[in-house]
Amino acid sequence: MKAVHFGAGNIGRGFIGLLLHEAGYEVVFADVNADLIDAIQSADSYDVHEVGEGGRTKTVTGFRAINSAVDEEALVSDIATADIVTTAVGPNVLRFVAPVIARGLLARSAGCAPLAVMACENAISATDTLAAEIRSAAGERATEVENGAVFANTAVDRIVPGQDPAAGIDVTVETFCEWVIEAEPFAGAAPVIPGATFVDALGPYIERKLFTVNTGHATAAYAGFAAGHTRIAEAFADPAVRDLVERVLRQTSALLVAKHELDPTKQDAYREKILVRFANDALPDTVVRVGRQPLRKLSRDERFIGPAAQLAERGMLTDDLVEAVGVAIGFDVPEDPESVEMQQLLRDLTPEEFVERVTGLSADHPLSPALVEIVSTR
Ligand SMILES: NC(=O)c1ccc[n+]([C@@H]2O[C@H](COP(=O)([O-])OP(=O)(O)OC[C@H]3O[C@@H](n4cnc5c(N)ncnc54)[C@H](O)[C@@H]3O)[C@@H](O)[C@H]2O)c1
Ligand SMILES: O=P(O)(O)OC[C@@H](O)[C@@H](O)[C@H](O)[C@H](O)CO
Repeated sequence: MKAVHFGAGNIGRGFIGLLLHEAGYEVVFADVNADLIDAIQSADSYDVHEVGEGGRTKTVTGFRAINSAVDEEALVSDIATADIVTTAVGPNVLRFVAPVIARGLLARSAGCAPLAVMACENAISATDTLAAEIRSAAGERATEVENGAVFANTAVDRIVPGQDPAAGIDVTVETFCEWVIEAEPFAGAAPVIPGATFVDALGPYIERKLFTVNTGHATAAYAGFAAGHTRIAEAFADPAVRDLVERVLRQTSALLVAKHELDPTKQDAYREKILVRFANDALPDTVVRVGRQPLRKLSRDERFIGPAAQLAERGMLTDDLVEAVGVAIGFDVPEDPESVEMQQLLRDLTPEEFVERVTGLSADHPLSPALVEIVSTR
C-alpha cells in the first residue's frame, strides 16, 4: 500500500506521515523544500518525540521523498499507483499541488481502485477546495478525475511546533492527536487507518476543532505577542492572556452548542482539555508560528470571523471575539508577509474598508459595526 503525502513539514512528518506509516503504508513525501527533501532522502528512519505527560518516541520507516518542484514526472508516476494522497501544505497552497494530482489521476490504469484524496489542513472543507482545483486543472477531463478519486474532508488536530534545525528530520509533537475523516464519500470502502476516526458528518467536528483549538490558540498567540511573550506556554501563563482566551472560547462554545446541539458538559470538558494542551511547557511553540498568516486567520470562514459572524446572525454575544480581533490586528511581525500586508492595509484603508477587505463581511452584516469600531480604536 502506498500513500503520497504533500508537505513534509511539521504536521506531515509529525502526524499524517506517522499515522500512515503505522497503518502499513509506504509514505512518499512530496515537498518543494530541496534541503528538506535531501535530508529525508538520505535517512532510513526518523523519530517523532511526543512531549508532555505520557509522551513516547515513535519511529517512522519505509518512506521516500520527491522534490515536487523539480521531479514532477516521478510524482505523477507515484500518484498513478498510490492508494492515498494526503496534503498538509497550508490551505493557500492547495491550488499549487492540484495540477500534479490531476495528472497523476489521469495516468492511473483503467480499473484500478479510486484514489483516496484527503486534505489535512486547518480549514473548513479543505478537500472540497482541493477537489475543485483538481477538476479545474483537469479541464475537459474533469469527469475522469472525478471518477478516479474519492474526495473526503478531514479535521486534523495535533500541536506540532516549529522544529529545532539541529533535530534534523526528527519531530517534536504533543501527545494528543485526532484525525477525523468523513466516511460517506468512501461508500463503505474507507481505507484502514487505525489512528483515524471515520464519522458520518464532519461539519460539527471541523467547526468544533477550528473554533475551539484554533480560535483559542490564535487568541493566545496575538494576545501573547501584544504582551511581549515569545512562547505559547509562557503567553498562556499570563493571566490576562488566559482570561481573554477563556472568554473567547466561552463564546465559540455557545455557538457550537447552539448550532450543532453539542452536549454543553462535553464541550466544557473538550475546552478544558485544550487549555491544558496550550499550557504544555514542554512544547517549544511560539506566538509567531501560531499567529502566522493573520489575513488568512481573519478571513470570512476562519477561526475568528466564522464563529463571530454566526453568533451575530443569531443575536448572540460576540464582544470577546471582537476584542480578540482587535488584538490580532496588532500582530506586527516583519518576517510574516501577511502581517506586513495587514499593517499596510491598516495604514491605507479606512476602518470600514479594512473590515470589508479582510473579513469579507459587507457593511450591512450585523457583526460589521463592532469590527469597524474596534479597528478604529487601534
Ligand atoms: N503544525 C500544527 O500544529 C498543525 C496542526 C494541524 C493542522 N495543521 C495544518 O497543516 C498544514 C501544514 O502546517 P505545518 O505546521 O505542517 O506547516 P509547515 O510549514 O511545517 O509544513 C508545510 C510544508 O509544505 C511544504 N510546501 C509548501 N508549498 C508546497 C508545494 N507547492 N508542494 C509541496 N509542498 C509544499 C513546505 O515546504 C513545508 O515543508 C496547515 O494547513 C496547518 O494549518 C498544522
Ligand atoms: O496552522 P495554522 O496557521 O492554521 O494555525 C496555527 C496553530 O493554531 C495550529 O497549527 C495548531 O497547532 C493545530 O491546528 C493544532 O491542531
